[in-house]
Amino acid sequence: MDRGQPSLEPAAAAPGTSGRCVIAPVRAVLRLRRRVCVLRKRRLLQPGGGPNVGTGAHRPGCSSPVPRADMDQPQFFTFDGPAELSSRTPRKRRRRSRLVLYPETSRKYRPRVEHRSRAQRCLLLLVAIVGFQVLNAIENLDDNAQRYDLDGLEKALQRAVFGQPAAVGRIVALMRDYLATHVHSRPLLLALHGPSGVGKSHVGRLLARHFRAVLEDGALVLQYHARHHCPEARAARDCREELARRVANVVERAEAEEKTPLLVLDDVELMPRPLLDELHGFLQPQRPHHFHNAIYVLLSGAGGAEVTRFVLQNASRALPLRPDGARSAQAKAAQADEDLRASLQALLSRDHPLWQAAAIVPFLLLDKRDVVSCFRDEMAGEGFFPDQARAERLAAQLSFYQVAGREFAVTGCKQVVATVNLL
Ligand SMILES: Nc1ncnc2c1ncn2[C@@H]1O[C@H](COP(=O)(O)OP(=O)(O)OP(=O)(O)O)[C@@H](O)[C@H]1O
Repeated sequence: MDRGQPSLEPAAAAPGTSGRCVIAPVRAVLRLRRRVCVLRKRRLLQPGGGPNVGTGAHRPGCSSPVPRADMDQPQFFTFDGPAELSSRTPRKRRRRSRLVLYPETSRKYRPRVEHRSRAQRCLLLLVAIVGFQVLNAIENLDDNAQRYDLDGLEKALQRAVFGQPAAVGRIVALMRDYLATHVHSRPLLLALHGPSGVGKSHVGRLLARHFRAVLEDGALVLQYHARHHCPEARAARDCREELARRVANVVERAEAEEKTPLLVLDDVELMPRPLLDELHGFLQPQRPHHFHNAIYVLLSGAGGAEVTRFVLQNASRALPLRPDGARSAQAKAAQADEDLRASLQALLSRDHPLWQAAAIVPFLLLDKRDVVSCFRDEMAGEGFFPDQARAERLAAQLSFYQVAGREFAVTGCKQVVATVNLL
């Protein structure tokens, strides 16, 4: 018996009316079922009943196998006849709506592409190019200054030069500014002025040594001593031609090597006027551009008397100050320093217009403590033990200006070398 077919025996055997009430509908269902099976068989046996006739699986409840074509038919019972079933067209799938529901607050359309004008694009490009150039220039500035190792120069000067912190600071600051770039419209002209023995030539030598080392070419540093290269016996015109030739050689060579040369001219106060004229000519804008890229350091005793007077008049300001008054005293000292530079420039410019274009750096008088340092330094250099007491005893032999409880050496450290040589 089929598993889906309910068994009649228990129901028929049931005693009483309740048994009869159940049997009647069951029999009706069975009859209907048989009838459906017969109808199906008939439909399948009809000619053209489908290409898969006889290949179908066995249907539960029917004794004969169901053709495979029948598997495409609905799997539940309907009262549709075979003709209706075959004519039924497959239902079309309804397409889902693609409408997107946006929240109320948001925009329901794509933003319109703004039309940019050509001028706007060109402007943006220009800004980008300018920005790039500025960045590049800043980088190049650093590169150019680094080549000259100005930090190293500053340390070397601070270590070797006593009692001139303001002058050293100003020299390095001016060089740092100038050497920040390689392209210039005029040379840098440093004018170191002060009384005898305060370290002008000493600084000139240190600068020359430093530049020889960093430029890696001794020919790019010129040291010219007026006393030696143009003694009184020589004609000033010859000296001028020789100076012009030497300077031209140095600046041309520096241009070829893309470096900034250093030209140190000592004893400028002894130079004949034609030489000062020639130096002035080097600064003129109509000169070829390789003359514009150079550092001139002029060392001169001219204005030494003014510097001495200034130091002695302001000696009390340099005394140790109370902490609360330190700032105002510094400001006053800076102002006094600027006044000294201005008065020196005015004084020197009366002699020659060359000094108008110069950055004046005053070298002040050295006090006794600085002179003692000079002695100790010189003693160490000559192989003596730099004994403080001995250095003080040697310094005491020199002449000093005595002002406001302080002592300033009349000839600075000029006699130190000679004195140590006698030891
Ligand atoms: N401020 C200083 N610090 C260290 N040493 C110094 C200083 N001043 C002078 N000296 C020493 O004294 C020597 C003479 O000084 P320097 O030749 O520099 O003087 P100057 O200012 O050029 O004077 P002049 O104008 O007379 O030539 C130097 O060789 C140096 O050894």
